[in-house]
Amino acid sequence: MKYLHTMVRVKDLDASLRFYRDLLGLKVVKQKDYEAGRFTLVYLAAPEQEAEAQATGAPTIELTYNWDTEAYTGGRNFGHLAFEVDDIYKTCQFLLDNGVTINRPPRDGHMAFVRSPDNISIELLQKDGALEPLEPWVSMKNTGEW
Ligand SMILES: C[C@@H](O)C(=O)SC[C@H](NC(=O)CC[C@H](N)C(=O)O)C(=O)NCC(=O)O
Ligand code: NI
Repeated sequence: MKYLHTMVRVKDLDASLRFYRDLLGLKVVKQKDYEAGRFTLVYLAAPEQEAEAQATGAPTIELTYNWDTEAYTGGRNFGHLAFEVDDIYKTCQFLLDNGVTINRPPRDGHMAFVRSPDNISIELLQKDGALEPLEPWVSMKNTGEW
């Protein structure tokens, strides 16, 4: 068995591509419209896994955009999508500068949480453990629903 992808339904494809592609830095490896089903699928991979995902289709996130509006409720059982980053402070500062709420700041130089446009929880983990404590991150409080 092999892990392939996690599918996330999104309400606004442009907003989600701005978040996952332009801000998080994921790479689109496949995008396809399905006229009959009236939906679009977009597969994205982390930059370090782009070549593997292009070749095998995995590991990816599969964004599903239904052209006809649906209410996506419930789903509390779904936790988060986790990514390893090279510098959690630089990543969080870039997201902050581009309007993303840092719900759980990287006070410990190790772990942070943000939310996607659909309020999907995104965990950011520092590669190789933790960076040295750094203000203002050490003193930042959690924001939003946490
Ligand atoms: C190609 C493969 O990776 C898929 O996941 S396609 C699965 C298929 N998706 C859809 O039909 C998308 C549109 C649909 N309206 C939806 O929102 O799911 C599917 O079977 N989806 C059902 C599901 O439970 O995922
Ligand atoms: Ni799928």
